[in-house]
Amino acid sequence: MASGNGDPVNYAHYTDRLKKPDVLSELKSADNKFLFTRALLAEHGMLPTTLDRPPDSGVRPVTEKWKTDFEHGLMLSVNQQYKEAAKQFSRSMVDGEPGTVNHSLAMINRAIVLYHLGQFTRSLMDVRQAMGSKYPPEMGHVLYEFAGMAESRRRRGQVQELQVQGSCVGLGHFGRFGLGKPVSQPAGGWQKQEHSGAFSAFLELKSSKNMGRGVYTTRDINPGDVVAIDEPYIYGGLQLHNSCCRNCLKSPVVPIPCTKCSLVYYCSENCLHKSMKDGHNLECPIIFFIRSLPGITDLNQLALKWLSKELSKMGLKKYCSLVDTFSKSKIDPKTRGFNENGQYKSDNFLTAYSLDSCEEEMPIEVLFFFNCIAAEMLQYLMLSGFKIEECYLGIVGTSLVRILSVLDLNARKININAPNMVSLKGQSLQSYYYMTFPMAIALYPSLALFNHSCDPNIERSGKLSTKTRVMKAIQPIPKGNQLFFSYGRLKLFDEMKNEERQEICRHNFKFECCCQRCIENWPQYHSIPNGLSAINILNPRMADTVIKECKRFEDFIENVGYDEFHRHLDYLYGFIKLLFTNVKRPFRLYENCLRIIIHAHTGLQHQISFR
Ligand SMILES: C[S@@+](CC[C@H](N)C(=O)[O-])C[C@H]1O[C@@H](n2cnc3c(N)ncnc32)[C@H](O)[C@@H]1O
Repeated sequence: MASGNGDPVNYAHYTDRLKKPDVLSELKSADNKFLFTRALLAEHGMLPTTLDRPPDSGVRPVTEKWKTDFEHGLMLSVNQQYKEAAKQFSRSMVDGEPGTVNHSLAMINRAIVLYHLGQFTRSLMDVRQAMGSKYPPEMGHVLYEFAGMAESRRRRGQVQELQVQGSCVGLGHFGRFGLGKPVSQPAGGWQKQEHSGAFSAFLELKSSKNMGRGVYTTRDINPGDVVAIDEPYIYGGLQLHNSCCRNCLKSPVVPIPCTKCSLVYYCSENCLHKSMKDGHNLECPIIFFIRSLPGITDLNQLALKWLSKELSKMGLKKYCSLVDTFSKSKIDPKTRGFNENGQYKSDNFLTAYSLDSCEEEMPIEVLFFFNCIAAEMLQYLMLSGFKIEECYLGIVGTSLVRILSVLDLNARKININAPNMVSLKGQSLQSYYYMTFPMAIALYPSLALFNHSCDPNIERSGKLSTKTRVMKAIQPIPKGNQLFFSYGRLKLFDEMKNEERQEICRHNFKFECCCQRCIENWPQYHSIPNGLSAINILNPRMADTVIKECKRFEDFIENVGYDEFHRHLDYLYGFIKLLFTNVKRPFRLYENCLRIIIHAHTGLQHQISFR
């Protein structure tokens, strides 16, 4: 089975050994389920008893001397005193024995300052050596990206300063992609949210039998209109790309490791201190152990980060009182997250906590699995010195199970664009082929209210790498209709057969998709008859105009390069609107126009095929 994120999970991890999950369904309250699971794990000696790390745990011993030299080097490089910084990193290379992580961290930082000094060949030598030594594997992609930059500079023989944004290097990848309209104003003004996001004022929540809550519009929406802006309530870098800042998700060239756990990184001292205050002090001693728990480690770590943040902010008693009151309340699911003035409070703990979690419909094996994870996590937390009185154990444990389930269903990956180092046209630096890969995982409380469709009418817009999600309409949405985005990868979705899409929704997202495309069994993209011969005009009076515009669109596809599409968004919005009202779907030119709009919104540069 897969989690809501699509990653495979062995939910039988505990069941195989304990064979008891069925008992859970006989227990009424969530507290009892958790306490039963915890007792069962204890009885079988499966609860952790110590925080001793195995001797070969790979965590580097940080000697005082190494730390002082290394931190001094970082400070010098932040102040752009690159020559001194290079010397300092050379010293800390000596302090950290060759072949150790310390040594390779110092080496890569020396490579960076050498790069700034224009000494690309020496810089590359350091990078290559770091690649061959114990550089943290989860940060390996940073090395490769950096090596590509150094290599291209060396070839060009240019000594140019990089654009430095604070302590982060901006490669300027994203600056090239303009958007159709500025995103500062949604059509119709904002429906105010407490400072973390905003919905358009003309959106409302309604329930339907087959999809539960969903977001509907109370007026016509045009393609290109901004419909919602959201910030994540909680987010964390993926372990695989651990080098992004734990606090702000920037990708620093000089990542500063947490000096206690050495397992998370920051872009600045500021972020390090902020993260400590936001709960890293609680997770720091146990994060190493949480990484070895079964399931999706990124989700487990995010759940711990979320719990640690709330416990640090509110303290145990207030936290327990809040989640306990929530679990006993009979509040209408449609109004959860809204205050008495009808504002959606997306930066509020209970809003995120009360998102759909499908706990009731969850297979008992999965529920048991989450209870086991929660029991192990809390045990680690208590071993680290965090006191949870017996009377609070059930409440905290149950809340952690809910957090895990909410994240499992609603957390989304944040992707970044990165240049694939293969040049498409000879050596031209302008012709890099852009790829997108996941870098972090985040929970967006407002976006979690939108349902899925395999024919979405809204889509994310703007830079992939920013945490802020700006959602724009990609098709006209008449008054009274529901807004949908695609939970899966769109390009693949419209190329799949009905059954394949259904299987993905069932398997990854745990629901039977009831969108129009599925219900009406639309053909796959490639089977939709091509071109004007297949046109089915709804309004005969418009036939001449539609045919003329379709021909113009065919010329547009022939003559405009895919990296130019974003400059023609207004034309594309107009064309899709014309087809929306006058042509029966599915119609190939409509689907093509939709594809172009999506790609122009997201700035993705991979080839779009129209054949
Ligand atoms: C992120 S939530 C969306 C909001 C949710 N409907 C609510 O009531 O809060 C995802 C859940 O909505 C439902 N859902 C979303 N899209 C659906 C679709 N196309 N068909 C059926 N159910 C859908 C499923 O229950 C899914 O687990």
